Amino acid sequence: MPTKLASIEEYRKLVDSYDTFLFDCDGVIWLGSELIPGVKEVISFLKSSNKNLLYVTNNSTVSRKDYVKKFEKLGLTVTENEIYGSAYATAIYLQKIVKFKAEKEVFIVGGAGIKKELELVGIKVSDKVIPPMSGTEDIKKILPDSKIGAIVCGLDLNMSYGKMAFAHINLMTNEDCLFIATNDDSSFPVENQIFPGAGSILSVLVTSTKKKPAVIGKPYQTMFDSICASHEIDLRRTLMVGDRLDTDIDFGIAAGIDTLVVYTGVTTEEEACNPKNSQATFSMGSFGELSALID
Ligand SMILES: O=C(O)[C@H](O)[C@H](O)COP(=O)(O)O
Ligand SMILES: [Mg+2]
Repeated sequence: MPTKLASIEEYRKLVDSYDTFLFDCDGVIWLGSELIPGVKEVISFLKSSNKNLLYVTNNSTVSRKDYVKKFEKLGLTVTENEIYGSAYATAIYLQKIVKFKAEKEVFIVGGAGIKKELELVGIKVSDKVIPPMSGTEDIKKILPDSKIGAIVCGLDLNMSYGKMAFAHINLMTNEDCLFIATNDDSSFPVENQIFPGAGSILSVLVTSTKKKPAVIGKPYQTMFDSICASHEIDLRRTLMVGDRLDTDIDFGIAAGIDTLVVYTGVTTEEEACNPKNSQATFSMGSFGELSALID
């Protein structure tokens, strides 16, 4: 059962116990394009207290450069190397781990963030445009392309049958075609509702191909490894703050750091306290509550 933090003394002890805070974004910092109340003030307070703040998001629809602009628009100054998005992590994975062949292309089922991050590391993105389908006459025209070396799947707000069919046929006809998911979150919290997430999009291809993708985002450790490669991380003094048990909290548990679950995103207090689920170290209604510490 996570220790529920509710008093000023408990808030003070939390802040004093950690030097580095890893923040999830959707459901912790913001919902859609709205900051969660109090979070902006708390972030400024932590920065003025010389804390290291890093942002670790599974949302692959936005590149790191565009996340910097999103933070700026919300009145927060964050640099690119403080942001770890699953699109960026996927680009690094293809570049450094897979050593993706220069002559091959990636077909993306997902948002602009993936394309921008892949192109930034010199990986070619397929410009294949799939027209709307109106019947089997259209479907049968979808053929594999030997230039496609990987299918990368993330949250795609413009998902279509044609896109999925092209990704499917390349995965099924070319056993060398890599199948990669930026993340597999089942749902996605925005201002007022929770909608299907990247994992729900991904499930279409997993079902049709019966293949399992390499998943890059939280809870898997690829992003944590790249954080440790570029930042001094003392595991005993690092806290992961998230709204999802099966991504953020599991990510922290796997990394061996303390975790704080907040109820401003997808997880409810009942779910967080259910012993069948992953258990965070601490819980709070909202990270914005720490603004009570600010005079
Ligand atoms: O479906 C998704 O891609 C995720 O729900 C969403 O983007 C998660 O982002 P995070 O909470 O890791 O910032
Ligand atoms: Mg989240």
